[in-house]
Amino acid sequence: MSHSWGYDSSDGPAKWAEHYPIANGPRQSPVNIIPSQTQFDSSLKPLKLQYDPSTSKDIMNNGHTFQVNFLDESDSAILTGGPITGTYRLKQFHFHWGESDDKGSEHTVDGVKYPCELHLVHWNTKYPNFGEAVNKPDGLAVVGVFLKIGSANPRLQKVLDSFDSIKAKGQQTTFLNFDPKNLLPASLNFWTYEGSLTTPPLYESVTWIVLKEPISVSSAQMAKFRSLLFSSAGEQPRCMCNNYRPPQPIKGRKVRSNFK
Ligand SMILES: NS(=O)(=O)c1ccc(C(=O)NCC(=O)NCCc2c[nH]cn2)cc1
Ligand SMILES: [Cu+2]
Ligand SMILES: [Zn+2]
Repeated sequence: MSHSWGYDSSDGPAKWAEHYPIANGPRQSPVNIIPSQTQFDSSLKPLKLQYDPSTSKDIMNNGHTFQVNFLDESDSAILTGGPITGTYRLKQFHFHWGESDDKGSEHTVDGVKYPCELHLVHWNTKYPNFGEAVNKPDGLAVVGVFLKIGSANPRLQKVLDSFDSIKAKGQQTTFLNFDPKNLLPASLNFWTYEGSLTTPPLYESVTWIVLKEPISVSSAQMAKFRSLLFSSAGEQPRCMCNNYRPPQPIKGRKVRSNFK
């Protein structure tokens, strides 16, 4: 897929509104989460992530990030509960990260940036498929997980080991039997708000569910993320990093939490 948008000063977030005017819309993502201004909502159900038996398919470099794609023809990896009604199916997960450990996440908490953020993308099965759901106001639910510098995370190892075969844009390789449940923190305490895709086409179709507890990643593991390239094989190599959109105006939206 050829795309004209990216993360440089010439084609990055400050320029996206030129081709995607929704970039200045009322429910854009990410946002800065200010815990003291969030609202505890006792009606929020516990989050239910049923990813067993996981049906991972392949891992690919799409020129913006790398993503692990899942078979989503059946309810084998589903999200229910939390702020959503009905059943949402896992389509893919991907990450956003910085060129250094002091930035990289899309959501921030009291202005604090994490070095990396994981997004688990699910679509509402009230629609026939992902393509139909991606632009509907209740079409998607994305679970966001922060990664914090600490001890090396062994659960990331299988992902990192695949990087040599997806270094350049457009490369992909088989990626079977990976259970994304292993990428979740112990606590499923979350913040939730109505938002959008954080990359073009920036559709305002996402119920965001951002977990409060980060998972760990080591500085050496983060350096491996930065070995990937935005560029295709044979092109001038461009480091895949800083592929994050900064926080967008909250525009009166309420961020709710399922914890006090
Ligand atoms: N960061 S995020 O808010 O979680 C997110 C951003 C974009 C998409 C998406 O699905 N985007 C449209 C699309 O159709 N994506 C496939 C085609 C494509 C675009 N670029 C590379 N491949 C999904 C989740
Ligand atoms: Cu693209
Ligand atoms: Zn994302």
